[in-house]
Amino acid sequence: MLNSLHAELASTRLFAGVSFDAIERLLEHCRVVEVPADTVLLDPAVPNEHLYVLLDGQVDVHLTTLSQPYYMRLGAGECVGEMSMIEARETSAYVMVSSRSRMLVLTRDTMWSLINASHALARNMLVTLSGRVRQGNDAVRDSIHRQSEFESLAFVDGLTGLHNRRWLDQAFRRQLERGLLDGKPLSILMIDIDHFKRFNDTHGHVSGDRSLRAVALALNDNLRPGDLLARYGGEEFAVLLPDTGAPQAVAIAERLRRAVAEPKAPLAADLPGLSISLGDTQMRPGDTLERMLERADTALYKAKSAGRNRVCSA
Ligand SMILES: Nc1nc2c(ncn2[C@@H]2O[C@H](COP(=O)(O)OP(=O)(O)OP(=O)(O)O)[C@@H](O)[C@H]2O)c(=O)[nH]1
Repeated sequence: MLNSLHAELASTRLFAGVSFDAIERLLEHCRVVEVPADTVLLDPAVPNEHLYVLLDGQVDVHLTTLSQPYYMRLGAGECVGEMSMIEARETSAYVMVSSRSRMLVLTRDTMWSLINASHALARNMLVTLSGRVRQGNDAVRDSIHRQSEFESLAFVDGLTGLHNRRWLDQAFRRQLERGLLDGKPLSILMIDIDHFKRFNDTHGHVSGDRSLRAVALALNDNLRPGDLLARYGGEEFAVLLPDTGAPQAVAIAERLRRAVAEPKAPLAADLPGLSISLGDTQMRPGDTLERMLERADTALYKAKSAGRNRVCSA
C-alpha cells in the first residue's frame, strides 16, 4: 500500500526526487482521502490545519468569492494549503474541489517534520512557494494592465474610435498651458457636420453612424501627427493645432473641409456626400480652453450662417 502511494507521490511536485526511506515513518501518519466534487477545501474565513497533495482529480482556486470564475485550476501532482500552513495564517483564497479527488492530507506538524527530514522535499516546497509568488505577481500585473485598458477606453469614443470630450478636456488643456508658457502660436478648430439631422431623417441613423465614422476618418487622415483631434459630442469635432498660427490654421481647416466634401476614397460610397463647417481661433495671452472653444464655436456659427461648407475665423 505504502509502495503504491510512494509511486503516486513521486510524480507530485512536493515529493518529486524525495527519498522515501527518510520519510516513510512520517508518511504513516498521513491520510489519503477521497473528496467529492463541490467540497470547499479551503476558505479564508475558516482556519486551515492541513496541506493537501492532490493525487487525482481537480480543484479550483477562487481569489475573491466562490461565485466568481476560478482564477486557477489545479490537477494531480499539485498541492494546496501550503502557504497558510507555513505562515500559520488564514488561507489567501478559496479552494473548491471541482471533480472528485484523492488527496494526501498532511497536518502542520507532519509537514514541518517532512521538511526537516528531507532536503529534497524542502527544496520542492521552496520551488512551489516561488511559483505562488510568481502567480501572484502575474495576477497583479494583469490587473494593472486591465485597469489601464479600462482607463484608456474611458477616453475613447465608441462610435468613431476618436478620443472623446473627457480626453479633450485634459489633453487640450495641457497643450494650451504649454503653448502659453512657450509663447508659440496655437489654434483650435470646431467642426460640425452640415444638415446632419436631415441626413439622419432621410437615410436613417445607421447610415448616419457610418457617415459619422467616415467623416472622423477623413479628419484624422488629414491632420499632422502632433495635432489633437476629438469627437466633441454628437456630430461635432474639435482639433487643436499646436505651433500653428492663423494662416496655417485656415489652410488646414480648408484641407479638412475639402477632404470631407470631395473625399478621395469615400468610405460611405453608397451614401450621399456630406459637408462640414469649421470655425477657427488662435490662442491669445492669458487664454483659457473654455474661451478658445467658445470663440471657435462662434466662428463655426458664422460659417453655418454664411451658407455652411466653409471656414470662418474668430
Ligand atoms: N447617426 C447619428 N446621428 C447623430 C449622432 N450624434 C448626433 N447625431 C445627430 O446629429 C443631428 C444634429 O442636428 P442639428 O444640431 O439640428 O444640426 P444639423 O442638422 O447638422 O444642422 P446644422 O448643424 O445647422 O447644419 C441630430 O439629428 C442628432 O440626432 C450619432 O452618433 N449618430
